Amino acid sequence: MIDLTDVSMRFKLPRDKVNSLKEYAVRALRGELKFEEFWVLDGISLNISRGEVVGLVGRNGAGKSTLLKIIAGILKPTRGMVRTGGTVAPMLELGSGFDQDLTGRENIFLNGAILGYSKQFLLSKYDEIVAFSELQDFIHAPIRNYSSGMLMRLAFSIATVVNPEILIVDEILAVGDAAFQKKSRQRMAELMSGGTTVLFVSHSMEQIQELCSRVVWLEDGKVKMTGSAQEVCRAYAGN
Ligand SMILES: Nc1ncnc2c1ncn2[C@@H]1O[C@H](COP(=O)(O)OP(=O)(O)OP(=O)(O)O)[C@@H](O)[C@H]1O
Repeated sequence: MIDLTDVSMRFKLPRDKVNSLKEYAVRALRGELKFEEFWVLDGISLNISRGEVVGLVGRNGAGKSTLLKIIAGILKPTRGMVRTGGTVAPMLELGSGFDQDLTGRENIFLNGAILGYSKQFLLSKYDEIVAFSELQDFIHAPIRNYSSGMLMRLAFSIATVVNPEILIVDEILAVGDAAFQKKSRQRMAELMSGGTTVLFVSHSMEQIQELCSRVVWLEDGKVKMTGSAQEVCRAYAGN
C-alpha cells in the first residue's frame, strides 16, 4: 500500500544572510550564494500494508513531517522511490490547502479538489462534512475569522468524511477541544476498522499505544527502530 525504497531528502539552506529578494537574485545570478546542504532523511525503506496503523515517533527535527510530506506527494525526495496504492488524504500543516479569503463552504470545495475529489462527489458529501465539523453557523464566513481549532475541525472533516484509502496525519489529534478530540479519535477508529491505512506522527506515547499496530522511530533521518507500539515506545521513552 505504501512502499518506500531508500528515500532520502536533502535540504539546502543559504549560509549567508540575504536582506532582500533583489539581493538574493543578484547574488544568485553572480553565483555568490553559498548553501549549506543537509540530509534530513537518509535511506528510509519502509513497507506499510493495507489497513495498518503506523505511528512515527522521534525528536523534534528528526524528519517525521518531511517523510509524511513525501508520502503525501507534497515533496519529491532527492533520492529513492515512493509508491502508494490508493487515494491519499493528507492532514498536514494546519490549514494548508485552505484559502483565508474564502468561506468555509468554498474551502470545502477547494480543499476537496486539491485532494482529488470531483465537485459532484463533494456536493453529495457536503452536508455530512459540515455536520461533522459542527461549523454550520460559520460555514458562510471567511475562514480568516476561524480559530485554529475550528480550522482543524474543518480540515479533519473534509479529510475523513470521504473515506480515504490512506490517511496521513501530522499531530492533528492534539488540536481542538476535548469533545472534538474524542469525536475525531472515534472517527479514526472507524476508519481504521474499515481498512483505511493510517500513518501518523505523534509526540504522545499514550496516543501511539492506543492507536498503532506498528511504530517507526526516526532518528537523524534514519529508521532507528521499528516494531510493536509497546516495544518501540518503551525503547524510545527510555532513550
Ligand atoms: N523546506 C525546508 N527547507 C529547509 N529545511 C527544512 C525544510 N523543511 C524542514 N526542514 C528541516 O528539516 C529538519 C526536519 O524537519 P521535520 O519538520 O521533518 O522534523 P520533525 O521530525 O517533523 O520535527 P517536529 O517533531 O519538530 O515536528 C529540520 O531541521 C527542519 O528545520
